[in-house]
Amino acid sequence: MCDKGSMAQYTRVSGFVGLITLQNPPVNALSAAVRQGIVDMVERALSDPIVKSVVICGQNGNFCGGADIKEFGTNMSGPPLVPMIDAIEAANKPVVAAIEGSALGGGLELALGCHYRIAHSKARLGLPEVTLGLLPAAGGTQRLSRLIGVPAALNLITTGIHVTAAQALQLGIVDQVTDHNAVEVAVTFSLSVAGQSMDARRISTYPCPLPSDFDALFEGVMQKVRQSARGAIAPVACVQAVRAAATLPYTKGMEREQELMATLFTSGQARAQQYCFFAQRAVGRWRMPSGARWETSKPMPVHKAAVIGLGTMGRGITVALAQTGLSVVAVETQEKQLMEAKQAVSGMLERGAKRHGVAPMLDRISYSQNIQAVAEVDLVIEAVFEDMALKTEVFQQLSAVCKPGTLLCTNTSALDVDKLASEMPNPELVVGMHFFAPAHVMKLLEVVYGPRSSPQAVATAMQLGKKMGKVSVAVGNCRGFVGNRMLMPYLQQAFFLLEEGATPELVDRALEEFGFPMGVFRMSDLSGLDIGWRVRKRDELVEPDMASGQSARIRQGSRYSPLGDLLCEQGRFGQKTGQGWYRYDKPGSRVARSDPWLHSFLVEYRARHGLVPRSIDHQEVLERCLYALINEGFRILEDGIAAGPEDIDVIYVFGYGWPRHRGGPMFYASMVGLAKILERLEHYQQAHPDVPYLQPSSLLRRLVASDSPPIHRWREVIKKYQSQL
Ligand SMILES: CC/C=C/CC(=O)SCCNC(=O)CCNC(=O)[C@H](O)C(C)(C)COP(=O)(O)OP(=O)(O)OC[C@H]1O[C@@H](n2cnc3c(N)ncnc32)[C@H](O)[C@@H]1OP(=O)(O)O
Repeated sequence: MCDKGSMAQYTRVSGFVGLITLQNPPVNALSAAVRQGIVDMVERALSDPIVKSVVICGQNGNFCGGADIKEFGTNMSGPPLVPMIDAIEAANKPVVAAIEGSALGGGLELALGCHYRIAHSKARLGLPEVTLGLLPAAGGTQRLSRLIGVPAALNLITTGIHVTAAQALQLGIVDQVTDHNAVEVAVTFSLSVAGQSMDARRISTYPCPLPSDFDALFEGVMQKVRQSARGAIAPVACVQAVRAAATLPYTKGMEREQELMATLFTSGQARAQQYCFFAQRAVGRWRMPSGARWETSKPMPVHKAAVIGLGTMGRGITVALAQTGLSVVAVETQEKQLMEAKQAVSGMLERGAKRHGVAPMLDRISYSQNIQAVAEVDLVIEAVFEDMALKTEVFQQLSAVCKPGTLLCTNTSALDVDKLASEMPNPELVVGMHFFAPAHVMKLLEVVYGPRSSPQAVATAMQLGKKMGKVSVAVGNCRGFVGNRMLMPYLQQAFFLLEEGATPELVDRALEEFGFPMGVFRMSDLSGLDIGWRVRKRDELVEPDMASGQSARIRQGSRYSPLGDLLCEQGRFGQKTGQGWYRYDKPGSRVARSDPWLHSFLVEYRARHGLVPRSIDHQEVLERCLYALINEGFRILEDGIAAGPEDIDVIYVFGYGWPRHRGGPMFYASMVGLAKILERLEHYQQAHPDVPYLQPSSLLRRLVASDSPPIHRWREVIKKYQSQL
C-alpha cells in the first residue's frame, strides 16, 4: 500500500508496520507539503487496525534537514510543527525514527517526538537553529533538556553543533546505533515493542533532571554565551528557553519557547543569519566575467600537491592539504627552516588528529630542499615571502620542473596575479589562492583569477578549497582582491579618527560593540604593524623626513595619516614587540592595555599638525569606518571583481570577523538603507573632500536611484550598469 505524489510516502511493510518516508530532496526539509504529508500519513497509520507500529524515515538515506529555511519570511502555510510532533508523541502505537544521514533542527525535533530513535552509525544529529538566528521551537529546547539533562542540552542548543551517532548514543539522544540499514532495523524493532504502552516513552512527560548547582550553572553559561555571542540574541534566547525547561512544567516551558522564538523570528538578526546560510552556498556557484561558470567547468584531478615555502602560511597550507588525504610534497630550501617546519607541521597534524580521534596524516607528506621534488605533482601552492621578484623566480623554476598541465597557485594577499601569470609560458594555469592565517584553521579562501586563468584552473582551485573544508570564493584580480581592498578605507578612516580626537580604545570599543571580535587597532597589533608599513613603503607612501606640517599628511594629492609609520619608526610593531597601539606586559603577550605614552603621542601629534581634537562618538566611528568599507564593496561590484554581494559578505563573515548576525557588509548596507548610506557618505565627503574613499560609488548612486531594490535583485542593476559602461 502506498500513497505516491505526496511529499511523505506511506507504505505498509512487514505486514504490520506503517512506513512513512519524507520525500523532499535534497535534504527532506519540512516544507508545508511535507508537514501536511506527515500529518496525513500518521493519521492513516494510526487509524489502520492492521498497523501495529510506525517507522518514520527520509528518502535517499537522509532523515531530515529541518524546517524549510526558504519558507521563513514567507506567509508560512500548512500544519505547524508543534501539534504535528505532539500528535506523534501521543500516539498509542510505537513510532520509531529511523535516522540516516542528518537529523537536524526540526528533523531532530520530529525524532524527539517519536518513541524510539535508531540511528545509522554515519548519521549526524543536532539543533543548529542558533546558527540561523533562531532556537529549536518545535519542542526541541523542552524535550532535549528532559532527555539528556540541562548541561548537555545547553551545549548542543547554544552552539548548534552536529554530533555523530556514537556521541548521540552516549548522550542518550538515540536508543540504538546500527551499521546496517537503519530503516530495516527500525521496522523489526518497532514490531518487537508493538502492543506495549508508550507512556514511559513520551519525553514531554519526563521531569527535567536538575543539576545541583543550578543557578551557578545558568549564570556561568549565560556569561559565556553573552561574551561569545558578540551581540547575537539567539544564543541568549536558547539559554533562556532551556532554563524554562528546567523550571517550568512542559506546557508552560513550551509557551516560553514560543514566546522567545517569536522575538527571534521577526528579528533582523535571524534574517541576516539565514541570508548567510544561502550566501555560503551561493558562492559555490561561481561565474567569471567571461561567462565561464561552475556548471560547465570541469576541475582537473588532483592526487598530489606541493607547497613551496614553509613559513607560517606554508605550514598551515601543508597541514590543510594533508588533512584532505592528498599526498603533499613540502619544499623549503633552507635546511634549518625545513627541519623546524617538519616539526611544526607534525605537531599541528598530531594535535588535530587527537582532537578528532583519528590517526595523524604524517606519512602523507614528504619534505624536500629541492624544488625538483615537485616534478610529478598535479598542483603547486607557492607560499614564499610576499615579494614579486621572488615569486616570479619561483614560478619560473616551477614551470621548468613541473609536468605539463600542473596548476600553479600563488598564496598572495595582495600581489598582482596577472603580472605573475604573464611571466609564465602557461598563464592559463595560474591562479591565486589567498589563504588566511592560520591557514589550517581559517575557513575562508579567495580564489583569484585573472583574464587569462582558464575556467578549469578556477574550478580546480575551488574544488580543492572545498575538499580542504574552506568556504571558497572566486574573485577577480585587483589590488587586495576583495577582502584586503575593502580593508584599506576602513583602516584609513580609523587613522583619521585618531587624528581628529579619537583614541584606539574608543574606536575599538565601537567596533567590538558592533560585533567584531577585535577592533581595528587591537587587530593591527595582533597582525603586526610592520606588515602595513612594508606595503606603504613599497607604495612610496612613507616619507620619514616629513614630521610635521600640512604636507606631512598629504600623499599623491589625497589625505594621508602617517600615524602608523611613526609608530613603526619607534619599533612599535604591536604584540610581538610588546608595544603598538596598546602596550603589552611583554613581547608576545595578548592582553592589550591602554598606553599613556600613546595618548601623549597623539596629543603631541595633533598639536604639531595644528589639528584641534573634537569629541567623536560610536556612531561616527561606525559610519566612517564601515560605510567607507561598504562603499569600496560597491566599487568592487561595479568593477566585476566580485560577482555579487553574497561573495563579499561571505568573505567578510568568514575571513574578517564581520558578525554573522549582521549578515556581511553589503547585507548590512541593505538593512541600514542604501539611501541612508549614500546620504552619510555625501555628508562625510563634504567634510573631508580630500578623501577619495568617501566619494560615493556610482553603483551605490545607481541603486538608490533605482529605489534601493532588495539585495537579491542587485545583480540585475549591476548587470545593467556594467553593460552601459
Ligand atoms: C518554524 C521554525 C522552525 C525552525 C526549526 C528548523 O528546523 S530551522 C532549520 C534547521 N536546519 C538546519 O539548519 C540544517 C541546514 N542544512 C545543513 O546544515 C546542510 O544543508 C545539511 C543538511 C547538513 C546537508 O549538507 P550538504 O553539504 O550535504 O548540502 P548543502 O548544505 O549544500 O545543501 C544542499 C541544498 O539543500 C538546501 N538546504 C539544506 N538545508 C535546507 C533547509 N533546512 N531548508 C531549505 N533548504 C535547505 C541548501 O540550500 C542547498 O541548496 P542549493 O540550492 O543546492 O544551494
